[in-house]
Amino acid sequence: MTDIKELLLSRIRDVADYPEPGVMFKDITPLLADPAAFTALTDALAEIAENAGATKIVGLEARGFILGAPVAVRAGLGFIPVRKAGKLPGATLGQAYDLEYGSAEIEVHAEDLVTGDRVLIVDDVLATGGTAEASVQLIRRAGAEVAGLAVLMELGFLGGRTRLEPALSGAPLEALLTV
Ligand SMILES: O=P(O)(O)OC[C@H]1O[C@H](OP(=O)(O)OP(=O)(O)O)[C@H](O)[C@@H]1O
Ligand SMILES: Nc1ncnc2[nH]cnc12
Repeated sequence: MTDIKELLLSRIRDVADYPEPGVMFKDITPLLADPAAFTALTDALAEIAENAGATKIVGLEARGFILGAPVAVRAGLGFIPVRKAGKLPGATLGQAYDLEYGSAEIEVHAEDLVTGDRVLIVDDVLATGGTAEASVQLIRRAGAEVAGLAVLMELGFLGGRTRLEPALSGAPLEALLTV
């Protein structure tokens, strides 16, 4: 494993049975509290954005905001928040989905994404892929193109990649770590 991967992995805390029995929660707060690790993560995700030819970064509430916003600044791109339903004041597009521990609906301001945009989606964890799949659908419905999906960590045993790859239609799915 490379130095950066070891650094990132060492700053992710496993919390058993959170938020419900049977879930091994990947807590990124130790990583966020370490400026060297947070900077290395931001730089690695910004490089993915540049390689993908992205013109905008979409971050998925809430942890995708913490990672996506500095990536957008680092890459010199605009940041578009995809929020849980009911939080955005303007005209929205919405998409319902299921995740490892429940179900939810996400929304984006319809005017924030237009035809010609190439969007990199940024999040912390890819688990079942439900959140990411819903965001791909939202971005496409807005008329934009998905340039790729970049996550800190993929939980391979939950099959998110298999679920997402058809939806991504060849756009890259980059996970810095896979467990
Ligand atoms: O691949 P999936 O099964 O969809 O799960 C992954 C999603 O779950 C977590 O978000 P959560 O909805 O718990 O929200 P949070 O970021 O507000 O904690 C995580 O940050 C991803 O967005
Ligand atoms: N096991 C997990 N840890 C952290 N975030 C998650 N989102 C979905 N599953 C998760």
